[in-house]
Amino acid sequence: MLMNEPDNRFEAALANDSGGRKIGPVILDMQNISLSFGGVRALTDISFNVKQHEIRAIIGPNGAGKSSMLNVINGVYRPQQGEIIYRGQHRKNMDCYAAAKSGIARTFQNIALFKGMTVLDNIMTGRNLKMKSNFLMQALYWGPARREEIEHRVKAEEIIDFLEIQAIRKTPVGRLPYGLQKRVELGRALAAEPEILLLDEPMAGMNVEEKQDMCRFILDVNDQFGTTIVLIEHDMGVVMDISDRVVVLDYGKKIGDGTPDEVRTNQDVINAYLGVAE
Ligand SMILES: Nc1ncnc2c1ncn2[C@@H]1O[C@H](COP(=O)(O)OP(=O)(O)OP(=O)(O)O)[C@@H](O)[C@H]1O
Repeated sequence: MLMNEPDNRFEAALANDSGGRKIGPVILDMQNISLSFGGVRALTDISFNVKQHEIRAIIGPNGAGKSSMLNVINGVYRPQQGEIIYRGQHRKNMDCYAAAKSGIARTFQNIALFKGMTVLDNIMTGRNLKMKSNFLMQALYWGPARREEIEHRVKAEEIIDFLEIQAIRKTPVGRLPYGLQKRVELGRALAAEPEILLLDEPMAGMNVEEKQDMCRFILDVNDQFGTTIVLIEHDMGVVMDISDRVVVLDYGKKIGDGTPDEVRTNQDVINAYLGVAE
């Protein structure tokens, strides 16, 4: 789809958005990030920020550096240059464990669930970092560990209700259709009660109906839980409809940043999507 084509497929999902959202101050500031793999420059001097409670999209053609940027945000990749300021703390790079502990959760381009485990158990794995009892206490199922397990199960069940997947809570994930697996993956990320949720192509491979559902859940997560969302998505209709601001990458460089309307009319962005040479 071209950048300036209107798309009303997601009106139904948007109708659920209260419209009363308040965007807060910057909570994540990526400054002059550069990342190379040998001779491949995946990211070159990229700066952008994410404000509390906003839906921030990262878009760009294939190989633009979008997933690399998410991997820098949650500490999978360490940039050679730049600085990351999260909750006022300045860092050269994030660390995966610290990122997860400090409220950054993520879903992946290719579903990363335990296929033989049930929906409920997969969502419970998202609670791991919240668990206080140690392995021995859990194995013996001692009083405090038991109480804790019950609390975590209640939380997991709340997420299952929220995502409307009660009917499949005991089904092994591998038996579910793709769209539902994506929803379970969202559930597992939500189980960590993240402050920032990184979504890597949450609608990839979905049909229109599944996309509408996913769109509605993303908007509801943002609205009801106040979760800040950073999402990579190739479907321009979705991006332009649900994002507050969009950053555009091309060949590892930032070529646009602004509201959907600003980005839609940015000539560099239009050229990148139409494949026009510089
Ligand atoms: N682990 C890695 N090792 C070597 N090169 C990598 C690695 N990860 C990414 N790259 C390279 O960095 C560049 C950016 O890749 P990245 O996956 O971030 O792009 P993308 O915008 O997410 O693409 P897509 O939309 O196709 O997923 C590409 O040239 C890619 O080959």
